[in-house]
Amino acid sequence: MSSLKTASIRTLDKNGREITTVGFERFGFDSEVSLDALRSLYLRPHYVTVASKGDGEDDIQQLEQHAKFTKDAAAYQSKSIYHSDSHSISYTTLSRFPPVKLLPPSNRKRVLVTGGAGFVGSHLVDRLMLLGHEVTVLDNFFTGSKTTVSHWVGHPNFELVRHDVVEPFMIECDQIYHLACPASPPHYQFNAVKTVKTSFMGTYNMLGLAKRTKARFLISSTSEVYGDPEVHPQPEDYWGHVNPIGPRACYDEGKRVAETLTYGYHRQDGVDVRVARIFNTYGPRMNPFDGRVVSNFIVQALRGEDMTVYGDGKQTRSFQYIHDLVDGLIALMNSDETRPVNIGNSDEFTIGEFAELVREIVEKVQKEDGDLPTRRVQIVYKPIPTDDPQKRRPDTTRAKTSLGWQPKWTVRMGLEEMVRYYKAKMLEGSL
Ligand SMILES: O=c1ccn([C@@H]2O[C@H](COP(=O)(O)OP(=O)(O)O[C@H]3OC[C@@H](O)[C@H](O)[C@H]3O)[C@@H](O)[C@H]2O)c(=O)[nH]1
Repeated sequence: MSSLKTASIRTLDKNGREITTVGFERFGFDSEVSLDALRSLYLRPHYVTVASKGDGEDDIQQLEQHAKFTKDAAAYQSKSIYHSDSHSISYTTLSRFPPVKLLPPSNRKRVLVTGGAGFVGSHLVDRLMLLGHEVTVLDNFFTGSKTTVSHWVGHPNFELVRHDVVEPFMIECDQIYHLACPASPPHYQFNAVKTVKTSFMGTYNMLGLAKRTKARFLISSTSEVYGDPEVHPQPEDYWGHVNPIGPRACYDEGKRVAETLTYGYHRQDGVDVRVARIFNTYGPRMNPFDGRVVSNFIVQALRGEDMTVYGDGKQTRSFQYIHDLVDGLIALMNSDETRPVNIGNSDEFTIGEFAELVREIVEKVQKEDGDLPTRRVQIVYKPIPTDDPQKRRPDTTRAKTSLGWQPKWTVRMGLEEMVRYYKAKMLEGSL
């Protein structure tokens, strides 16, 4: 393995500087880890196919692909093996876990992450684990998946619990990141009653736990609390424009009441709370079939299918990359800011423009990999969903002044990495 070449990707930030680490030291909490260490956890196929016959050339090529984006981290990779002759798979365990920081007990936090096996949760878990904290993940796996955190199972600092937050849960902990709730419009509308129940009961149970243990509590709220906004961009003191009986209400109103409950516990019981209003976020581990625009567009373009723009494509969104969001969540948790804080990127696109950008980036990656298809994918138009917000862009002044946080990733860089992630998934046949 050691002789295999590993191609490293150069990722430049908004100022043209190379990104080699994510996170920072702030409010006495160090959240910095190397980007290569994080990438080794997601930017690769999970298993390799080993040809049963032949000269071994195929094996080498597959192992090279496997190691391509995991510079110096190959030793930590599980390499489950797909046997093409019998269409079966042998799961291997990790020979070693990635190295995590050895923190003195006084700095080590016991952190509970609800929804920790979801898209956002799993990235937060990777970061907290690499930083040396003790992490417990609660997830009911409705939209989350065990595979997003399976690389930590067995680690002494890690615990994975299948549990639905609508039921009470007791544990001793110092910090609670309460992320559990379906977040993609098709998922949260799939069972509206359950979404409202999760938002209310889940938050109620976790606030009760925070009250009992005196843990600091952070809730992932959403830009959807602003509904279809009449103020643009949206600052935190805008009260929003939400249809309380429409198909999106289960999520929008669910998160609004979750915020109400959070501040109720804060005022009445002195619970130490943090509220993050998260704007559209994308990145590796986003379920490719969850129906949100970034995953839909990339998967469609990679498969050579038509890209589906809803409505006339003039509605806008502002997209942030997952690592920026995790930086923001950790900064907020460890700051003294108890007011709601928007965490998002203010680079705003119409969805029509965004479709073209995704197509261009998919083509760029395909060209670099020497597999550009002959036919260009088409952009087609479909009906707009009910109550789809017409515009959305965060006013991030508060995050900047209060947390010293600003997004670093350009949309282009983040998209490129996400395209590579889905390509790796395709390579292993799981997409
Ligand atoms: O294939 C698609 C999917 C979506 N879209 C459009 O793209 C825009 C963004 O849609 P998404 O489903 O990705 O996300 P939305 O902005 O509607 O909701 C999101 O808001 C913020 C978060 O809290 C949630 O993750 C999610 O609810 C919408 O205008 C939608 O109509 C398309 O044009 N084509």
